[in-house]
Amino acid sequence: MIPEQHFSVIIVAGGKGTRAGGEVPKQFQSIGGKPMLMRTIEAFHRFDYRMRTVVVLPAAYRTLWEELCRLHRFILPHILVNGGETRFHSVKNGLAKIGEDEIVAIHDAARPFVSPEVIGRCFGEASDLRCGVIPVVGEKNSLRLLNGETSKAIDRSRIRVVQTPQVFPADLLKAAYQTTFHERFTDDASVAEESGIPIKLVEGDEKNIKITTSIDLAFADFLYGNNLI
Ligand SMILES: Nc1ccn([C@@H]2O[C@H](COP(=O)(O)OP(=O)(O)OP(=O)(O)O)[C@@H](O)[C@H]2O)c(=O)n1
Ligand SMILES: C[C@](O)(CO)[C@H](O)COP(=O)(O)O
Repeated sequence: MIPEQHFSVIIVAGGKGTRAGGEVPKQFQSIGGKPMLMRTIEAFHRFDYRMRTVVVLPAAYRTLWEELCRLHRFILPHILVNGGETRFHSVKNGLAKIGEDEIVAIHDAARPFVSPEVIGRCFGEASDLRCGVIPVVGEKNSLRLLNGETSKAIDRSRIRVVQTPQVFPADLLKAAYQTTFHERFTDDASVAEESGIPIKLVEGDEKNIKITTSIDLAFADFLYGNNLI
């Protein structure tokens, strides 16, 4: 699918990476010799080089990012925006750079292995339907629902694990993000559906992992080092 000029992505890289640890937040740490955030930006550029890219960064790490870009001769165009207190606030800051008539994807910098196929499926559906489109995968583990001291097995065939990119007509998402922050807003679909925006699920990808812990970082580096991704 060849997207129109008004397709944009906001890559949220404004987090602290507390669970991953390390000297700098995980999005600046290397996977296969290159900072994770560069790999994530490249994934969208590979899908379509005309994609307008907004990158949300912690204000305190702008200089580091600029140094890394020089060091790695990274020249893919992107607009920098300062991050906020939570992912919700970072997305909201990014949306300020997006026009009402665009179709916008929100993507975690922490998901560098997103494929062109997954990106294409999300944009493809969102441009036709006035709704949000999000990629999901099934759950491989058995699941239990806690109830005080007890727990009960639940039917995993009815569960879907949510990934990014999450794609929306920008006018709808910008309006949804005018709401007050709540902790239940763990992704963009949860914000959007609060405003009554329907959410369509499309097939995600097992490889589109979110790098959250130091184990995930080591695993990602191993996958690159062994040509497994
Ligand atoms: N204030 C924040 C918090 C998170 N994010 C981004 O949202 C994505 C998903 O968040 P997560 O993986 O939880 O990252 P962190 O918040 O950095 O991790 P932690 O909770 O371990 O500190 C990441 O790309 C992260 O950089 C962001 O842009 N702004
Ligand atoms: C947006 C997300 O990646 C979808 O799975 C996820 O909700 C982010 O959660 P986190 O708690 O910020 O890691």
